Amino acid sequence: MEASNKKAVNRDAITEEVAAAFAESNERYYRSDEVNAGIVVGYDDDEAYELPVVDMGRLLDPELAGAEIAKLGSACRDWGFFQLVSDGIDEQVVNEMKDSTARFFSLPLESKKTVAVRENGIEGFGHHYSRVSGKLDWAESVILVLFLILFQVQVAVDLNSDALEKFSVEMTSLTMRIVGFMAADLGVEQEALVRAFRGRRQPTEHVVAPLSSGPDKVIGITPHTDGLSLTVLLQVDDTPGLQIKKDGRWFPVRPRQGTFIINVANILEVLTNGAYRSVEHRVLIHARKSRTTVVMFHDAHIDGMVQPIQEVLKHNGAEARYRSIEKLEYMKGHFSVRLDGTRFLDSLKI
Ligand SMILES: O=C(O)CCC(=O)C(=O)O
Ligand SMILES: [Fe+2]
Repeated sequence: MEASNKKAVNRDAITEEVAAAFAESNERYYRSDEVNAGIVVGYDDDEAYELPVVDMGRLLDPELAGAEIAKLGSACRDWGFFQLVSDGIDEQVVNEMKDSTARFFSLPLESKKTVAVRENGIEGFGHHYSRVSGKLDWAESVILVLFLILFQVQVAVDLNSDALEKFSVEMTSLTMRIVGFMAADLGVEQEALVRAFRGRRQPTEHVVAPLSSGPDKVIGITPHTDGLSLTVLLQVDDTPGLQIKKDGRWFPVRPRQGTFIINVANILEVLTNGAYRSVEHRVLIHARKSRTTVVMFHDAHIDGMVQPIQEVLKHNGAEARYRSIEKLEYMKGHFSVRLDGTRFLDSLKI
């Protein structure tokens, strides 16, 4: 079958040739029409908007928890995104992660290429993949599925695996807490949702969108929704660039020191039977500053299946709005190139 011969993932290694193109710009990246597609809501517009900020301290305070859980829930329903203030996270762990990431990207190309992505692979250093657009994203990244090539990376390029491991532990416990509060918002036992997340693999991506002389011509990260369940993002610097689609317009996210950006990904939309939304987002380039982020994609499934949680259906007295699918089939579908631009997720809707 022809389709099965197609590259499932288009994540080309960064070659000398492409690195030179990064520096000078070329038409493999140029797509002004896409950059300018859609209305961007300006910071100074009259219409006040603010991405909801959820405070872990308030979630943990019995007197304030009710209101804060409601805020978390409405953020996930209306925006699919929120910013999280989390004072409980070890600052040193976060700072080491930021330093390690910045150090990695500042290494000479030849060092980074020692962990280059392999043909048709995902892990390693290369382009941020652009699955649909014929153009390349103006971003390089290193993807690690934790605990698989960590050791190799440490030896080869000094990405501080100790920092990453500690960070991963912090982010996992943060995620479990958030998911527990989501369960409360959805009106089900914590365990009903938490068990879907427990012990799953945790792909991690460090992304840098370098400076560009033509920020209005290139896109850092092509519009997409995230394929796994919950995404936790740490911004290494304070460069703006992330934009979220809401009611047909792009809303730029203001970076806030000391917060994480959390978003609902496709599987969580299914688990919640569509109550929480996986929302399209993209990254544009800044004219004077590069932008670096550390992104953790938390996976989830129910005994190998992607499907609405029974308890959620029961709580709402609702029918499933997504058909059940095996996790492996789901991943194949997610990575398949959909030339009509639709999401695989939408094909699961009943
Ligand atoms: O770097 C960002 O702000 C967004 C990254 C992102 O959307 C992704 O890696 O899926
Ligand atoms: Fe994303």
